[in-house]
Amino acid sequence: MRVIIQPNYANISRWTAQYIVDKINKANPTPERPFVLGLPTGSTPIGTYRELIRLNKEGKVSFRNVVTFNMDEYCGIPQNHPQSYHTFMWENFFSQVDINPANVNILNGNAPDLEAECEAYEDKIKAVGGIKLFMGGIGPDGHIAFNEPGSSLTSRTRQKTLTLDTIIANSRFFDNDINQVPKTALTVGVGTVMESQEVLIIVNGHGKARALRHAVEEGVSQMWTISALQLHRHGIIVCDEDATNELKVGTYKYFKDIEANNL
Ligand SMILES: N[C@@H]1[C@@H](O)[C@H](O)[C@@H](COP(=O)(O)O)O[C@@H]1O
Repeated sequence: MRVIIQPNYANISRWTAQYIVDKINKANPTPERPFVLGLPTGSTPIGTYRELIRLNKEGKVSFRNVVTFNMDEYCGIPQNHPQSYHTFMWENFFSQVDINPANVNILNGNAPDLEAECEAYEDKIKAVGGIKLFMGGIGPDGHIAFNEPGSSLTSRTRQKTLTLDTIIANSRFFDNDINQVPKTALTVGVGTVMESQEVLIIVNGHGKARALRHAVEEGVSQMWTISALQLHRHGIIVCDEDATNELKVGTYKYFKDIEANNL
């Protein structure tokens, strides 16, 4: 696992966006051989999306031959709800870059048959050759996508019930009213994310420090689903100084030293 420790959120966003851009450009994607990118929502990736938009506008990268799969979507709120992940993605990213809307994939949390929707999503990922790079964030309890504590580490796309912790954390987007937060969501599984060729997780702020410790220093556990990243051959965590607050000094120094020699 690589752990890239950046001074602050702005640096995390720049580093991550540049990493994605370099990967896309190196792959030199075509309509027949697109670059397949997994994407998250949440406040964490907003800075990265802004950077990607800037780099796209400056002509440093094109998303024309990029196919995207989003991690998750709430069930039971309309697609055009201000807090749906569809709305989030179009407002914060897709509408501002040159992506082909036909290449955007987001789970439909209102599909008449949710199980069939999830199966079709997995099939579509396979049909395009799998995800090359999955970018993600984590919840304060270490969940990845909506794979709440206790989720199988080999899980696939399915409907999940949100924990009270997540409902409370996400209520900030729903007038701080937990009753307005959807109780379930469709989400890719931990197994779906781990099958990607590379997984890049952004972690920022003191609020995620405990989760980062579990991701890096503690054992692999279904109670901290991000810890599955330890089993991935190409896992990268990009974090800020505040998120490292609970790491051992030795762990912190080790990763700092490695990356100082890398860059
Ligand atoms: N399903 C999303 C996750 O994909 C995201 O990582 C998490 C953290 O959100 P934030 O980045 O706002 O802290 O929120 C939600 O639970």
